Amino acid sequence: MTRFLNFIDGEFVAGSGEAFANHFPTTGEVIGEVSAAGRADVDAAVGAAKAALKGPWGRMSIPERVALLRKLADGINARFDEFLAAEIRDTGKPRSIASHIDIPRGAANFNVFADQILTASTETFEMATPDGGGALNYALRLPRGVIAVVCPWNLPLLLMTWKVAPALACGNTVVVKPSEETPATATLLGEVMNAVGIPRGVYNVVHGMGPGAAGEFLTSHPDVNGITFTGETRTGEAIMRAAAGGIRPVSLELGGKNAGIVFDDADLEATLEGLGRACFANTGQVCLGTERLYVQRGIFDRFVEGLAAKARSYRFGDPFDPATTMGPVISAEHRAKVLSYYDKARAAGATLIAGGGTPDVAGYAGGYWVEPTVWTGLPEDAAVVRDEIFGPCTHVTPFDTEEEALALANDTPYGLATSIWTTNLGRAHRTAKAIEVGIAWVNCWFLRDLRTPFGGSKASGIGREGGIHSMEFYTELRNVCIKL
Ligand SMILES: NC(=O)C1=CN([C@@H]2O[C@H](COP(=O)(O)OP(=O)(O)OC[C@H]3O[C@@H](n4cnc5c(N)ncnc54)[C@H](O)[C@@H]3O)[C@@H](O)[C@H]2O)C=CC1
Ligand SMILES: O=C(O)/C=C/C=C(\O)C(=O)O
Repeated sequence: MTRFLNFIDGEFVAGSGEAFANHFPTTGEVIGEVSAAGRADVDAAVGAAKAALKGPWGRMSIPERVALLRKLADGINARFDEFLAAEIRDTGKPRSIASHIDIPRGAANFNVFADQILTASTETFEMATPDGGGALNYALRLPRGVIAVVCPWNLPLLLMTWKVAPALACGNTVVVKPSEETPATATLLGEVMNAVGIPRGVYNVVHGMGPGAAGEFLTSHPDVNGITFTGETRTGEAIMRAAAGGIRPVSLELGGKNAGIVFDDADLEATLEGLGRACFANTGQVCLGTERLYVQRGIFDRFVEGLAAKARSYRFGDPFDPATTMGPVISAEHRAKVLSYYDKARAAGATLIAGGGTPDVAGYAGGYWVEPTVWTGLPEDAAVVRDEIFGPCTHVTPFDTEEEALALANDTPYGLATSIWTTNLGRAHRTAKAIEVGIAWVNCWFLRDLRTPFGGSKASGIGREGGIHSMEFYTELRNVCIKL
């Protein structure tokens, strides 16, 4: 049984909080014990992070930090199989996903932000002064200080390093609070930090729950200078309230109820391939996933039939087996939530096209399985059409006109992402501009250039990360005005 310790000031330490079990979602078995950080441990982690700003890390030049970031990427790649196994055991996600997305992106994030900090510029302005002389203004890009990084469980290493890498590139120190469901890769990264020579206190990990525990102790800590969070919208609200004390900046990437829009001129095969992934990949546990589809009436029946075939094509089982294409959901609690929506769909009179229940997976009866599911026939105010479910399921509604599709897609408090499918260029531009989201994909889904602004509008978040936008969040700009 693995014991996951906190990582504070360069050392692995047991926390004073109550330890809790770590489950393998594929079997439901307890495979580890997580040592939770108490308030004193969080104080120690934040204290170490604060002290490290004044140590060798704080004095390092950008090229020296960049060299260390590249070593971190190499360090993850050198232990690729260990990271892969750790992520698979925590999440149950298939090897085919974790080895192509989670772990490579976990390493790549360090290289991407190493490149970014080398080219992150600031502005300068010359001005005239009343005495006939002049002055020169230029901005310094300085670290904010100690950054709290609060992470979810769906893409643990990928989303954690997406925040840690730019924070370190900009010269900050971090205290990471991984999801209580997925402690493994953040802990393992502590070993890599030590191995490549990241000074102690620069990267810290505290384990535990959110409210009244490590998450809240960290986000309300007065010595934390900025908070970055990915997760549920209600948690984002709680974190914003905590950040208000002391006026700390937040970057929040929150929930979504993303709409896909399919016009009748779309390439149907490519659309089904893309939206099949958008609906079901990672067992639907991707904030960018598509849980509402609006399909033009002329191709509605063919589309629904094709999507149902995609839903039925998944193979459940051992996540280490390369043939497995769908894993369980993260926990028994989350499965109960997803299945409660399957019940609500039934009660509301949905037409069930595929799935709708739990599969029998031979040899893995204790796993948290749910079937990929497609419904039609519900009104737009049905819970299944309005709420973020975060499962492998989607509801498909027909539409007639572009205006109608946009009105339906925009009728939600959320505004994270969309995936629009059409071969009409004018329509692609028009809909991408009119839909109220942070990320509009056209004829693709989850195609990621890490230099682009990434984040949500409306209740899906505040701020953008990625490329220069991460540099803006993780640095404080100071204007210097020199009288010449
Ligand atoms: N990427 C996303 O958009 C994600 C969305 N979700 C959605 O959220 C639902 C709940 O899943 P959870 O794991 O409970 O998400 P969550 O948003 O509650 O938890 C995410 C992280 O925030 C921490 N946290 C929770 N409450 C906190 C607080 N008051 N202060 C500081 N930290 C806090 C948690 O410990 C965890 O590390 C899911 O059913 C799903 O719908 C879940 C995971 C990722
Ligand atoms: O940065 C990415 O490429 C992926 C982001 C995915 C999420 O933020 C999520 O699912 O929560």
